[in-house]
Amino acid sequence: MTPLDIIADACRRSPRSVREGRLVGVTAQGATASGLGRLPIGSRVRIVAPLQDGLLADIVGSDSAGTRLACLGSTDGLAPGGRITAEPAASLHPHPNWRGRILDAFGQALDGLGPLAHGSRACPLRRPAPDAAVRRGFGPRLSTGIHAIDLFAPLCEGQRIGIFAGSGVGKSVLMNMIADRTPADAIVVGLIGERGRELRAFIDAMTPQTRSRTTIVIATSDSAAAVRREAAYAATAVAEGFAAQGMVTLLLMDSITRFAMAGREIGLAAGEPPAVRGFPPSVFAELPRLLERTGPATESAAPITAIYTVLVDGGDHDEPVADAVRGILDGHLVLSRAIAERGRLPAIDVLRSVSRSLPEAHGDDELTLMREARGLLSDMADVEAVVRLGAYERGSNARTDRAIALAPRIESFLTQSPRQPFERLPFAALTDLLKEQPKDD
Ligand SMILES: Nc1ncnc2c1ncn2[C@@H]1O[C@H](COP(=O)(O)OP(=O)(O)OP(=O)(O)O)[C@@H](O)[C@H]1O
Repeated sequence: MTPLDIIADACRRSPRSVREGRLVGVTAQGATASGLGRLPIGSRVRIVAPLQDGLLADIVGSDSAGTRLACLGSTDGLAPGGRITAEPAASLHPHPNWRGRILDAFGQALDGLGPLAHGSRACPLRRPAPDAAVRRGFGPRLSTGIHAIDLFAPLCEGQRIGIFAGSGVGKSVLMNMIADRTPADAIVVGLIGERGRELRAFIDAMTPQTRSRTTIVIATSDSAAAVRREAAYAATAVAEGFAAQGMVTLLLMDSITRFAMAGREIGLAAGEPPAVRGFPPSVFAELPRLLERTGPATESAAPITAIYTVLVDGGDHDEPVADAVRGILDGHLVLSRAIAERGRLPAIDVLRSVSRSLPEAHGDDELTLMREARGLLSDMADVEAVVRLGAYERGSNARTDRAIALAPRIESFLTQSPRQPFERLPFAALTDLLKEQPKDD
């Protein structure tokens, strides 16, 4: 290429060189434009219309009808003919003072506490995940203060896990307990598609210390799908900004299912075919792009430990989003309705939960103890129905007798309420508990 070709090519690629586009179609879910042919998918544009001055939108597709736009706000008031101009890609400038603040998907303060300070480093909302080769391994084991996690599915610095739960099984309370008890310099909470009142409930449940190190990014269920999706990227970008400033960061995102649902709305409105249970293929391409951005430290950034909630309504753990997320993350905690109904909260089903930081995360003695306790719970699960019926005769099997005696004690050790004091190292307490001779009652 001649120098002239290079300059011409750069000009063609620059958003500013794109001619103005025009709206040619509008629906409740999105809009179609002409004249934006050169802008690639993912580009940001601004719609200038009489009743919607400055509405942002993302290019999400292109077909014979024109360029498909997902609007970051209501399409009310838009009409064909509106002018469209190219915008730079979205980025945020996280500042340590953002801890303690509540932001929307665009990084605007929602808490009435005045304007936000801005850091010097730009954190793009969309960016590739760090190269796998520059990521370190998991950092040290974190003490979450939740016995079921610390004993059976440990979490290490830089690990990413999912909490798989139906509605009302104790997911929000568990997230709050983890935020309160897990050591981190900064916590970022992404509330994606939540009901408005849940923000207040989430904040009220936090201790002042947790609140002061937490940034909340929220897009409620009534926001446009593109805004809900944007909030997940914004929360991730804020966590990346803190990590780049050397802060060990914990990201809690509730929920990744609603992020996927927002992607489904956007994809279908843009004309994508529904592939698996109504989810278009782009959703499954987008999940790893978001989830791979958190994880262990790199040379230039501290680790981001991440916890994503996944809604499994109806208990279907194999639905496509849950299945895809489970395949990407480094572990999953299953919250069981049956366990919650028994009153054992947090209702983490330790037999169905997995942490990929095992076995390295535990020492040899701890692993032995964990396996023994798990074995007892598993033996108890096998005979529970028979015992309930009164059909088991004590003394017929020594192993079963031991499980019947000790499993309820383990269950009670796993029961924790939010304000209850907790042990940082629950192994010693579990050792004592398993050592005690079961009473003969
Ligand atoms: N560890 C716990 N100790 C005592 N009570 C708990 C515990 N965890 C949950 N609960 C009770 O269970 C109720 C439901 O919990 P939570 O709101 O966390 O569920 P959820 O799964 O987030 O619900 P939703 O799906 O509606 O958002 C809470 O109101 C609380 O009273």
